[in-house]
Amino acid sequence: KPVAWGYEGDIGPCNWHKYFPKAGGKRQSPIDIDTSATQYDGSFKPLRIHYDSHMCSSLTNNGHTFCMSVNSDQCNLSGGPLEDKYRLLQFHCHWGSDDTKGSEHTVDGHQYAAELHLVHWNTDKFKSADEAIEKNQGIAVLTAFIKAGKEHRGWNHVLSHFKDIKKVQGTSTVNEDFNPKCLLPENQTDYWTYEGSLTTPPCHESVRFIIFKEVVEVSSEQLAQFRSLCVCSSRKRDTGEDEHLVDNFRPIQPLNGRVVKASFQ
Ligand SMILES: NS(=O)(=O)c1ccc(C(=O)N2CCN(Cc3ccccc3)C2)cc1
Ligand SMILES: [Zn+2]
Repeated sequence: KPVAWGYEGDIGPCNWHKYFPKAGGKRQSPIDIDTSATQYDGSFKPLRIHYDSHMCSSLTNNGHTFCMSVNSDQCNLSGGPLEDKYRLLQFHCHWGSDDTKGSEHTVDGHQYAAELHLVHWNTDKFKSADEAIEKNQGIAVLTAFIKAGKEHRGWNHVLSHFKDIKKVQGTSTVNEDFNPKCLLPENQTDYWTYEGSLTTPPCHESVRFIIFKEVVEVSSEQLAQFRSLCVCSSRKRDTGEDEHLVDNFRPIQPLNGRVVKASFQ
């Protein structure tokens, strides 16, 4: 029976380690990026992000976030700090209850309104995503910070399906011509990178994070649509109101001597 976990109360992040021991490990995520302590690494090759558009994907509300699963072997990531080729598995976001918080990583202590994670698994070293997710170098997560600003038309292709996944376990098939590359910032050469973990249980220490410096803007109304998702299909609060899915970000974790590399000076 899977162990319930969440972002508040007894099942919140402070207690994850009781059922998910990796959560108490030495290379956990997210972290604060202290830009005065990052180290420029001139050895990185250009990042290669090749996604195709005609990939059938399905959008699900898993109770912790929305998850756009991708099943195209044409969506690949390599280069940069990566030694191997990685394939896009899914993307999701973390967000807050208002525009002042929501990202998992912070930059010099600044928290953004949301954070996009494009999750890839190492197809050179492993046979399946389920195997890769538990192994060192198994996962690479392309990460972009999101702030409130002008409307992002690319995000509307995802948000237009949210009414179908308002309830937990809701699923919607996305067949339109959508390429998740449009969700990334224009500047894809300036990023920070470090070795960390899944930011949700089981918190496997298998993740190489690649975090773009340039922040993506979406409108406040679009951010509000993230918050329209519900956490529980059945349980109603005593007020009879649905409980909305917000503040699904893990607090920052100790760096434990890790060095965050920068692709730029
Ligand atoms: N926030 S994050 O980017 O760090 C991130 C969070 C979750 C996942 C994810 O797809 N899963 C976490 C475990 N889960 C189930 C699972 C599968 C195999 C083995 C064990 C468990 C799947 C990937 C990245
Ligand atoms: Zn995530």
